[in-house]
Amino acid sequence: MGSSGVSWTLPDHPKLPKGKPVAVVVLDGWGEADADQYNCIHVAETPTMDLLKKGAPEKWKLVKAHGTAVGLPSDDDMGNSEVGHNALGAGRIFAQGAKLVDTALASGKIFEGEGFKYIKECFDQGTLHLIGLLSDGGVHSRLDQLQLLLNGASANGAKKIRVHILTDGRDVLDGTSVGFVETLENDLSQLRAKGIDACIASGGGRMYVTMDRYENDWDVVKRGWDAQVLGEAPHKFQNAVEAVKTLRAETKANDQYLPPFVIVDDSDKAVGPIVDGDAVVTFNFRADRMVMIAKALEYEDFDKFDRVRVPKIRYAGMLQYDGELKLPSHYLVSPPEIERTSVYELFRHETVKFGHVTFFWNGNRSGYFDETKEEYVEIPSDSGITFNVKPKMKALEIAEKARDAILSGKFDQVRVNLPNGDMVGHTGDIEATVVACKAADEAVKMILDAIEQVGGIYVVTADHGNAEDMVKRNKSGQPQLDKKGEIQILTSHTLQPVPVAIGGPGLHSGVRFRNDVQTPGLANVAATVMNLHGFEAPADYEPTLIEVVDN
Ligand SMILES: O=C(O)[C@@H](CO)OP(=O)(O)O
Ligand SMILES: [Mn+2]
Ligand SMILES: [Mn+2]
Repeated sequence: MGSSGVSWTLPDHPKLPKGKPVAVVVLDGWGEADADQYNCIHVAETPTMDLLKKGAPEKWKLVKAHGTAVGLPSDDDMGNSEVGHNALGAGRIFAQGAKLVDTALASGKIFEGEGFKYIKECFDQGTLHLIGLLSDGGVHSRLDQLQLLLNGASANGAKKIRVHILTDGRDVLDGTSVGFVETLENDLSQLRAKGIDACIASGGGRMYVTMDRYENDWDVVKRGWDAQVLGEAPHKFQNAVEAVKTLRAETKANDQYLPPFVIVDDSDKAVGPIVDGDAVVTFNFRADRMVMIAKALEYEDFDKFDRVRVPKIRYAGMLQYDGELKLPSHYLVSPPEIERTSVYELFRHETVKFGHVTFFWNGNRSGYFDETKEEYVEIPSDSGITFNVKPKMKALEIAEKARDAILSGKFDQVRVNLPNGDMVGHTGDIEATVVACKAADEAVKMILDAIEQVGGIYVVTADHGNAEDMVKRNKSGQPQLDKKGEIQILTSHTLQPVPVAIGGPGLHSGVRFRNDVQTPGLANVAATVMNLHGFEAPADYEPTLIEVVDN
């Protein structure tokens, strides 16, 4: 019996047998949308997924992967890997970071909590530094939350504030960084009018500065450390709007990949290095891309790069990012308590998405539940390139590992994340995304063939949309043109539903999708998978998608 009083010993499913190997395949960024030239999944040859779709309605269906169905504040919020895999793994809908932070800010409780009190100790003598993603994308952070944090911190005694921005262009349109920086500059000038010494101190593009994940490339975090902590960067400007405009024009980098810069004063001195006695808050709520910087800021023993100078600071995350490592130890808002997730088994994945089917699936917990029963395999990603250069990524290698794991007979479940549709979709390169989709489809085929050989079962689904729609649309669904009359490429995720397909020789012949589950979503998948392993799901899980009819 767990502490919550719910038994972990799952009852037998009355009709479905145990012992059939189950492959759970998650296509990252693979939604369902109308067919047109901007739907890369439609344009690509995807015979495997096309065939699965023919199984509708009994063996293929669409489920919601965005908004309230995955614990986000509203149905205008697109899905993402964190909330998608959390729902897939946990089988229940938890209020996610975005929503928890909204609530804590709205009630003002955030400013009464332990985390805020901890950093507040520095406000008299030190500077408050806020580091995070500057956009309204709502995947990792939100501008309106930053604004409320700035106002609340100054109302609670912060006298000197430095903001270290990371430009987006991945959850929002490329080029929007300029507008976000202008808005923030305006907010900061209003604070200055109230006598608070507040300004932007450094910046850089999220994919090149700070926001790496799963220890893929520590240089990314080092570039951020140099700019934010040491006040050193290859580019220096006196004004952040000018910095972003100039770097976009001169280096041709997009918002995601802007090089690091620092803001300097008239005598060329950085305006906001982090020094002894300062407070630091990383204001992203989402975990994966904050874990590495959190380690650099918090750990005394740290050898991933030379930090040169390690200031004695009080550091808090917006949330605690890793429940296993308890990292960081101070945080402004408690993360969702995602307990009793559906894990027993094994997965396959690539570094850039390594933690998605492990860390996220397990409720933002790194490490194994039971090392004797699980094996995690990470396929290292290509690093130092944008994924439109190699859109096939490591799909083949991932599929081979998964195939071998299935054929080995050692595992009850093999879980795989195929990142192509998402990672290449984020580059906005339509041709490359088409290649990516085809590669993912081929990988699925290899895994399904292995399941066929061992008499197993497959569940193929996705965590959110991306590759199925690569253009910004107006309300009537037509591509929206910008002032120059050009289409606007959508690098972000979407609000589209995603498929779930079941099958394989091990699937009991009476199994079919029910049609009585109200607004099915990703959280319904966990109970479904448990049934396919021959168990009833815990009573508090979202209902299973399947029923078993006599035939
Ligand atoms: O790359 C990321 O961090 C997000 C988009 O911001 O994508 P995903 O949720 O698919 O990981
Ligand atoms: Mn994803
Ligand atoms: Mn993504």
